[in-house]
Amino acid sequence: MTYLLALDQGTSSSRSIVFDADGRPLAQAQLELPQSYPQPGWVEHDPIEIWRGQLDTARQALAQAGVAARELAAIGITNQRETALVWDRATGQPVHPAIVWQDRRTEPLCARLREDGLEPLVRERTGLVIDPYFSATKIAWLLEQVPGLRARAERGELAFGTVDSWLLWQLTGGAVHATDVSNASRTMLFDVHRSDWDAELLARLDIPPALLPRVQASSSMFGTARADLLGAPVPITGIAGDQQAALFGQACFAPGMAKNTYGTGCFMLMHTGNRFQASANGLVTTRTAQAAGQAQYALEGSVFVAGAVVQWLRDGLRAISRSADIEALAASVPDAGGVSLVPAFTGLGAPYWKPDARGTLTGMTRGTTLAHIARAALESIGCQSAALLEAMSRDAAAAGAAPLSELRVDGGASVNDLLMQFQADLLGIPVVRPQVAETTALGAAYLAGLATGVWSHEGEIASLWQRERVFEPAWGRDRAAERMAQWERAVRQAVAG
Ligand SMILES: Nc1ncnc2c1ncn2[C@@H]1O[C@H](COP(=O)(O)OP(=O)(O)O)[C@@H](O)[C@H]1O
Ligand SMILES: O=P(O)(O)OC[C@H](O)CO
Repeated sequence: MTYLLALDQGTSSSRSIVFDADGRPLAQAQLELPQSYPQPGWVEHDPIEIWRGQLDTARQALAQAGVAARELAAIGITNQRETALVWDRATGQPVHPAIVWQDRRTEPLCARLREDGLEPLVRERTGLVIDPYFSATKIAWLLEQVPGLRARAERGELAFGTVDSWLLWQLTGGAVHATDVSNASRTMLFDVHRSDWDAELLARLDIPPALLPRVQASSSMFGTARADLLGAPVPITGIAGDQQAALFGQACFAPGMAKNTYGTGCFMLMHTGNRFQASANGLVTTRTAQAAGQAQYALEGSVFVAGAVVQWLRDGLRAISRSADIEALAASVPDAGGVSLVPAFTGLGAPYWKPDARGTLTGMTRGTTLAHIARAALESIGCQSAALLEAMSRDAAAAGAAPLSELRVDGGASVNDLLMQFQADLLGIPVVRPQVAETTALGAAYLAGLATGVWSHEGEIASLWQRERVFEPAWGRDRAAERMAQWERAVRQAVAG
């Protein structure tokens, strides 16, 4: 038998899954990743904890599956994107905690870059907008704020990487410093047309090129995991940012196919084929995960706080003890009773791009209960996603593409049936959940398996995709429009502060 090991390093947890050659998960191990919030708006992770947790889960998953490392065809890595790490090339020691994608500390620098008129260049070269979300300003902040870092970076002593590069470096014992196009395209430093780092943007942000990893196709040979880590040397042949990996794992290979992943955040991606399509509606353009060949693109909308609002109810408010409990609590009332929760805890991402927006809870009466708030929290995930789909549909229509006929869904919060039904009701199209919910890890396994001959082409992968459940829309369009109007009113309040 042939097996693949997928390492999925997400914002909330590290997990590893062993898949067989039919794309079936055999065993999975998961460890929650501690979050640290040293100052308001700051979010950090400990790089060592990321690596140790990932390695532990990999070992556990292999042991549970009863699969030896020598039986693995390859390893695929997928990861929370944009999160910036810098480490010393000689010692492998991180010079600072990882600055997480949700971190807002670089907003003043972003404001300066916007004032300096950099936005058009960023849009044209990278497909992105200027926002603290992306890695570039996080690297600039580190070089600026950590004493001695700039000089060491200029001397070539330091390496920058997103989480994939960090794991690759660790797995290969410091032998390989590389990333893939899908991760590179989230840094705000990568020319997505030429598939190379952009010298002009690097100069404008004062980032020494010596820091940067080599960029490869997502499905290609990156290096070999050291034998002492898993018990045998294993080739690493797939790397992709988690959202592009999920698009791949959902077999969205054709233009017009879209998926939404409900994890810590929510990420909706629509494949646009070989066409770089700029959004006129607040979305970004990004590279998909792919084998070598003509560049492929997707339109993406990113919501910063989705499943994280459930974690906030659990850990912050202690309203529930497990994330899954939110479904029963929210279902105990017929609707949110006019309550709107806008979880702009780290500003608002697409399609609003309001870094200064803050969370608001509006529409409460004396009769409001925790159940209404829980329902409003769940609905906030659906409303934010509906705003993305609306933007995407407008972009697709402008490009002469057909409207989206269904939305494929995955991620930790997609197990919530109440949320998925609400999503279908709001969108007015079927919401389709696949049999393998771990689409992100599956995408990484597919990329690794394509490079090693486990699968020979994308069509073979598409034939493995199977639906588990379809949520059909039950609302009239007027009702959906009314609910979205209520949401947009609440967003305006969140933006006003
Ligand atoms: N039943 C549920 N209903 C709603 N949200 C859930 C449920 N179970 C988990 N979640 C949320 O899903 C998120 C975890 O999803 P996951 O895909 O593992 O995230 P990530 O990849 O960002 O680490 C958490 O934010 C958690 O609160
Ligand atoms: O950790 P996730 O799965 O919520 O994904 C994080 C994204 O990659 C951030 O862009």
